[in-house]
Amino acid sequence: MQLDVFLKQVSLNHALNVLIWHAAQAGIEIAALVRQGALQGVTEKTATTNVQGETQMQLDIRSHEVAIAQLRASAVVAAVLSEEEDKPVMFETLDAPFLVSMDPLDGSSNLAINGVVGSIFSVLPNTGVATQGEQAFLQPGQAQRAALYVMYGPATLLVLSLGQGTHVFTLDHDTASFVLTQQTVEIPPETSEYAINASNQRYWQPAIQRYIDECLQGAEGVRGRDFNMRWCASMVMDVHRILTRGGVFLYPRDNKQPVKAGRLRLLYEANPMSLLVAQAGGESINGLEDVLAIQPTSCHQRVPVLLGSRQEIQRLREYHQQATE
Ligand SMILES: O=P(O)(O)OC[C@H]1O[C@](O)(COP(=O)(O)O)[C@@H](O)[C@@H]1O
Ligand SMILES: [Mg+2]
Ligand SMILES: [Mg+2]
Repeated sequence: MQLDVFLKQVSLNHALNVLIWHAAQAGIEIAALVRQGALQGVTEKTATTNVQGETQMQLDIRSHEVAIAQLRASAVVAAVLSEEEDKPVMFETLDAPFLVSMDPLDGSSNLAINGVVGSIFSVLPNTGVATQGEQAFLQPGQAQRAALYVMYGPATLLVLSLGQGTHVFTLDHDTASFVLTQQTVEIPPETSEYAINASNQRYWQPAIQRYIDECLQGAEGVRGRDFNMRWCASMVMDVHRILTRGGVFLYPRDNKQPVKAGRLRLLYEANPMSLLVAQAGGESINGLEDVLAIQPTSCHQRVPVLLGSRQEIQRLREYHQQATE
């Protein structure tokens, strides 16, 4: 089943279907750029940095431009918040029904090594960006009308939730269209696989130190079974593995840069990924709170993200609770 047919079947919201279709088109265009690699110069760094102070890759900027053009062409989006721009991009259609927050290229550091990258989109209702400006984007994740990512791997995948389950589509390069390949994904509640950047271990807080120590002790420790570790340095790839076979992904708050609440951005990384995981039976917390319930305070704010298989996230929440007592 083609994406547009699926959308008509599951969603009566025509404007939302149009938006998703245009985001998918952006994914198809970016997939073509990714596949060209150095031939298109997309693996090169630029001389510019984004609002996060990160050096922008050529493809960060190209992906941003492609997505902005497609979302503008949809005529159902009023404004777009992007990782690559300080302020939201306001469209002429300021009264259009939706706002989009996006990470045009996730996992940028993988580009130079021909690794997996992705694009992440979060769709919010337009509560009045014409008068509220960027404040209109500061809605909790549970207000999202849809979330999706496009993964540029051996196959190009689009993973989508409209709030009724999480579904996987595969790009048919011959027809340049996404086809449904897995409906209503379910994350196993139990897992023996975790993902964390262990090079930050000395900066971790006690609850995370305890959790990872116990995983490393494996069958000889309190967990009574061995755990495996993976880290892809691309949130899209790590989350896709969890949607596919379970696991937990941890990018906690650490003492490396205490002023920063974490590495990942709430509005265009944590919230859309948390909706996709929650709709597949998993959970997502910042330690004590559900990520989707967090009230945002600024557009590019960072949060700790612990997400994945339900039983492990519940254990992590308990460890954080006990660490506060
Ligand atoms: O370099 P680290 O610390 O391993 O961090 C990797 C994390 O940073 C990110 O690359 C940040 O995303 P961007 O590439 O969009 O900035 C995530 O995809 C990934 O989970
Ligand atoms: Mg990212
Ligand atoms: Mg990015």
